[in-house]
Amino acid sequence: MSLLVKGGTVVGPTGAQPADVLVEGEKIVALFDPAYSQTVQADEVIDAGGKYVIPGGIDAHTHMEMPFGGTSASDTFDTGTRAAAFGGTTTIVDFAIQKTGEVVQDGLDAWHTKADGNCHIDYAFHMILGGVDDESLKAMDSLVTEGITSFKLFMAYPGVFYSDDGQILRAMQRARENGAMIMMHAENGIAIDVLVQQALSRGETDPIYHGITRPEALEAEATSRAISLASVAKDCPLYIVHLSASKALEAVAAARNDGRNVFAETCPQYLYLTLEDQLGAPGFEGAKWVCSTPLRSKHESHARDLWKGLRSNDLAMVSTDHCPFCFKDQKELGRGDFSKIPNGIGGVEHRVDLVYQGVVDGQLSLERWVETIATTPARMFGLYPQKGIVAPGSDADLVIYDPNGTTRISAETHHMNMDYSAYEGVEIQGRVGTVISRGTVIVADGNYHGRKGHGRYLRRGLSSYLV
Ligand SMILES: NC(=O)NCCC(=O)O
Ligand SMILES: [Zn+2]
Ligand SMILES: [Zn+2]
Repeated sequence: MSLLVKGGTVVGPTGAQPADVLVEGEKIVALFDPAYSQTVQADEVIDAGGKYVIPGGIDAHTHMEMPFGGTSASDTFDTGTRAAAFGGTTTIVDFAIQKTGEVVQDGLDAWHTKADGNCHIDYAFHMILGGVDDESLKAMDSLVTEGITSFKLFMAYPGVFYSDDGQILRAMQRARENGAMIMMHAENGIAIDVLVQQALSRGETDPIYHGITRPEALEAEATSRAISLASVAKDCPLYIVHLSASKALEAVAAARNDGRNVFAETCPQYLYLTLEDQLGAPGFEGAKWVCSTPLRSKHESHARDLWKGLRSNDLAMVSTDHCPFCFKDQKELGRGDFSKIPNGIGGVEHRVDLVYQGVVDGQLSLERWVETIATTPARMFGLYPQKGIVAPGSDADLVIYDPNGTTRISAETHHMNMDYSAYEGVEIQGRVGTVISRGTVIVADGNYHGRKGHGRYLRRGLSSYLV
């Protein structure tokens, strides 16, 4: 089966030019100057006139069905990957979890069981280490050979996923040897827990106190400490997840200026949503936006600095940290005590659009849009050039994006299993049109043509950015 995507502008990390894309089976086989493709025959032709043709989005930070905060993230691999497809994402990298006290391989097997046969798009795993000891360190080596080449550790959530500095250092030393990437949730969880208890004892129970008790200084401190530990571990590659604050970004930028192996992502919520307007919404409403790291103050320059960081590459890419909980029943668990509100925001369906709005707003170039949502995630996590680029030999994961369309985000129209939208009413001046996964059209004109089970597990290589 062959497919010709004709008349569009192909956008990649280094440029945008008119080109027709020929797909044979699951792969891109050629790009043609439109002047020369008149004679090309294909079983199916898709008109991309006036539209961008970009590589399928890669969301490198999702939590489908994650047990957390006394409940479980509300999207399954089925609902979450279908929603991702609607939004132009054709690959996710989800976090498999070794619960504290559990054997790493058992945690991984459980994640395979959840995902196997249920995904609409391709998927891979990072591994959360809930405990660093001799056994889990050994398991890191074997997971790397199985295609799981990145491990997340937590400086936050004492008693749940938390690792102390000694454990972190040991995992980093191991990663330096086996080539893996250490991903870090960088917040000083011990100090945060003190602030949380003090706030609750003063009767400060509303959702906004979730943000107030997780100040910028404690994200910046943990980020700097992680960078120092990675340096002691002979410059172990380090990737800071869900970076939200200017001072944390400064620490990453300084390390990068020193030539260090340090990378970071941010998420759409930190580019668009704020402590005051969302987390501080009246009554219990702000619970919808409880996530960690938290939303930051609009009276400071965080969002502006994050966009700048994306332009300068101090922030490598945008992931969603998709971890949805329904307002009714799930976020409700923390009514009267913000520390019991399940942490997380859903957004896997909207990342491609929300970052594109940055192009419309003059924050990013078209090329940088594609780089931050697809090409860099592929390179960062060992999926390139199979994924993340429109080029011969790569998987035919394509999004035909209409810069003249519009998208209005709403819980009434989204496909995620959430009873609200964190971005309710936001208008995007662009629209995902056709979405193709390994040569198969899975979304066209807002209609779904994909199927559960189409998505394949991807064994990843080492990061292309390792030095
Ligand atoms: N980020 C968040 O609030 N929930 C998901 C778990 C994590 O990434 O820390
Ligand atoms: Zn985290
Ligand atoms: Zn996360």
